[in-house]
Amino acid sequence: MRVGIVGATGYGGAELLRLLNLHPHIKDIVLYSSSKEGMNIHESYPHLASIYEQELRTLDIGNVKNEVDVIFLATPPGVSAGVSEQLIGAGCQVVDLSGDLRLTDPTVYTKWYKREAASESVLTQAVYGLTEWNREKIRSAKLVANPGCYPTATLLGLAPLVKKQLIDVDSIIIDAKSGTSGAGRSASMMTHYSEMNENFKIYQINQHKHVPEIEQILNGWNNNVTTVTFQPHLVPMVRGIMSTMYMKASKKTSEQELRALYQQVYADEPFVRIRPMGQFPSTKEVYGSNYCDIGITYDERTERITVVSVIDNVVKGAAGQAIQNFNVMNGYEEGTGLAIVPMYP
Ligand SMILES: NC(=O)C1=CN([C@@H]2O[C@H](COP(=O)(O)OP(=O)(O)OC[C@H]3O[C@@H](n4cnc5c(N)ncnc54)[C@H](OP(=O)(O)O)[C@@H]3O)[C@@H](O)[C@H]2O)C=CC1
Ligand SMILES: CC(=O)N[C@@H](CCC(=O)OP(=O)(O)O)C(=O)O
Repeated sequence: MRVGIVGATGYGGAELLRLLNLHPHIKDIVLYSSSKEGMNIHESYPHLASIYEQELRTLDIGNVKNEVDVIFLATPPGVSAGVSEQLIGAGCQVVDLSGDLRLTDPTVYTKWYKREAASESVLTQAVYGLTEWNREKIRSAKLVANPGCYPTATLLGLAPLVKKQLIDVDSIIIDAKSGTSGAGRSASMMTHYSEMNENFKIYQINQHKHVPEIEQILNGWNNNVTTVTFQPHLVPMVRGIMSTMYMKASKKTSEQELRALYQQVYADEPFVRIRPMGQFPSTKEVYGSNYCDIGITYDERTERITVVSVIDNVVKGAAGQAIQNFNVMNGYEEGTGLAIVPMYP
């Protein structure tokens, strides 16, 4: 299989390259860049020297099918909305890491992303790529909208409770924290060292573009869920997301009962691990891997459930999940190329 990475000089693109390097069914990887055509990838990323010394090319849609079978779009919002239709038309499979194709309602996209949405015909072809919960549709998809990093951690953590209707649907609060690599490689006032070191920030309060994505999927699972409170924070670390979710139980329950449910629901999932009684995951425990680790508890005093879900934002939250979806789309074993032990310490 020949694959292309568009936006190869960004963090998502570089992570795709790191992971695809381990994939046994990949023959060629073509790297596309909109700004550094002709430059070698190791000039941008010296850690790739002698592993990938390859020139960056301009994406030429007229010629793309002669070069690759599958395209990963690791580009900012706005790009895939413009090129996905042509790429599929050229006969390529597409996995889009951006948020362009995740929201089914274009007016919702325009409201939260403050830009024009992709055409209806592209949106209707896009299949949401939360692999664990949408595998059947992904199998026959030509175009996959890879979920956002916060939604991945959050939705995997909430799915069993929402699907089994075990919570008061108006009470969901999602308190999420991310490392700075989630903001991409470009320098910004928000993330540079002096701003982030020894600091802890909340941002985009009540306005983050992952709010409608989380609500859309939860509503599809249980149409009584309409709104959630989601607040993202930046933590002075590079990789990792922790999503801590609080909600009222709809009836009295226990930690044992909830944990048994999660263990049963995720029993056959290779990348979701449920922590044993009294234990909760930390971001380091999934660092560099495609795992999502989940801990759950119930407070009898407040009748609230707390779920803690962690992922590596660049792997399970982006490139790893994209490859998981690529495997499903092509009938490969789902974990192919993703058997990575988290890096610890
Ligand atoms: N970082 C993360 O943890 C996650 C990121 N994502 C999403 O994945 C996508 C990529 O993110 P990330 O790699 O972090 O971002 P980066 O900013 O690190 O990289 C994006 C790359 O896209 C390319 N690019 C920029 N503008 C354009 C354009 N107008 N047309 C074509 N290509 C362009 C650039 O590469 P070049 O100049 O070489 O073309 C750039 O390096 C984004 O949509 C992001 O929201 C999703 C989940 C997690
Ligand atoms: C720390 C940080 O800035 N994180 C990014 C999330 C990255 C992501 O998943 O964005 P997409 O939905 O565009 O793919 C943010 O909050 O916008």
